[in-house]
Amino acid sequence: MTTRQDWIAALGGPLHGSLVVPGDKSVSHRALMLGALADGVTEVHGFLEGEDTCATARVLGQLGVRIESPAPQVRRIHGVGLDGLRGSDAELDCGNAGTGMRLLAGLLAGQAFDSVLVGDASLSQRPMRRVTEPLAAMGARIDTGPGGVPPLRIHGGQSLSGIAYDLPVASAQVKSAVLLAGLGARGTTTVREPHPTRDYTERMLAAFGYPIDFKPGFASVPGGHRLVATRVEVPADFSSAAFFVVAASIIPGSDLVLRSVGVSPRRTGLLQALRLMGADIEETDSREQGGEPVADLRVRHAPLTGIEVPEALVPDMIDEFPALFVAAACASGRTVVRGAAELRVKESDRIGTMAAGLRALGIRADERADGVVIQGGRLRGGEVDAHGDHRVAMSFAVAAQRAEGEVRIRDVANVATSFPGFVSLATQAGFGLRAG
Ligand SMILES: O=C(O)C1=C[C@@H](OP(=O)(O)O)[C@@H](O)[C@H](O)C1
Ligand SMILES: C=C(OP(=O)(O)O)C(=O)O
Repeated sequence: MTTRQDWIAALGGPLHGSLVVPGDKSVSHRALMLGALADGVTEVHGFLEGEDTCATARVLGQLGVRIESPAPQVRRIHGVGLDGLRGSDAELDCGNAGTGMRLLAGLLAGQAFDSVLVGDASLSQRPMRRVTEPLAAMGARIDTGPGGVPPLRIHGGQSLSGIAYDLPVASAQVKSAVLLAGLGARGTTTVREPHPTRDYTERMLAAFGYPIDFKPGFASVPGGHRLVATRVEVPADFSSAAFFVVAASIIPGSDLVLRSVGVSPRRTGLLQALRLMGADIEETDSREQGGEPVADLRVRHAPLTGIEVPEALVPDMIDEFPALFVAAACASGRTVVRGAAELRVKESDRIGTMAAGLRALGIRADERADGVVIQGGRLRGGEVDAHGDHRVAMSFAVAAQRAEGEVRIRDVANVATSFPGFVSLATQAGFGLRAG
């Protein structure tokens, strides 16, 4: 249980210099899981030392996987093979992590033993039928709490069969859960997505030598093959870089470089949206690192104009909307977001929490069921509640850099789930931000 924490944020200086943000959360979760299931020892470099990914490492430890940490951001995972996990009598606590719980549900659905996956107050309200339904169609038996939320009680000893599954929502977590269950299933498991989502599971399965066929919007795995341990290089997390990309865009005089950021096209919809608004973002030194595209991002302040965010961009910027809403508040004119109802079932209802906070700072933000309309304007000081949502907390720290008074941001402790060290990196770059 984390203790409640607040921040006081206020106008800082222009952002300068060059920063490296922590490792990618999605890649770090998957590296732990595939490393655990592989034959041999997997080394992970650039691992995210966040609460979410450390919770996944602890769960795998409970399941009999030895994971060493020889240095910060390095993990050595002693894989037990696809059939080598051991059951745990204790509950498996995924903390705040939807990714951890949903992917582990897929990984555990076909095991010989029972498991119980639990999470914190926020995770305990998030929808899990999106994974339990396709897993049940494969033959798994998983009970949810009333209304389809955690805990997940997984009954072991079921033999799974491959399915062909058309995802009703664009979700990399659901896709990954089904594919992970497919590794131990009879026959072939195929998933099709309504819109392509991040493909780290597919790419990493291939890197671990697993036969997988995939292209944007489609993936197919035969069951019963083995994973071979490998070395994983984790790029810096675009979603963490996003707060600085928006901050440098809205703070006059800023000229900031974010180094070695993962720029998978399935993650970087925010760059396209911001460029449509007039942002000045240059990608330099584009290269590959561990099979993923990375680049340095140079961001200079530029006046922004409101836009209608193209709906096709939504899945490629799903975690960046809180930051985009802040850019919209600082833009001239109106920004309209539609087709983003998924935001309501994240760590908080991100449409509701962001709209309420922006209104508290004097910005007009009209909620819709699947989006919001934000009228850019002058931000004033005040008090906002992050509702324990890491991305909401960091987004309001960015907003405060343009506010005309101090902003108290309540309930920020969960920032450590995805971005340990945010306050020191942000203040080093020029933010006005402190514990309050
Ligand atoms: O697969 C992943 O690592 C993630 C997928 C996304 O969730 P959905 O699959 O629910 O869209 C994203 O919001 C989350 O932060 C990480
Ligand atoms: C939605 C997020 O993560 P998760 O689903 O893993 O909790 C996020 O990090 O913004």
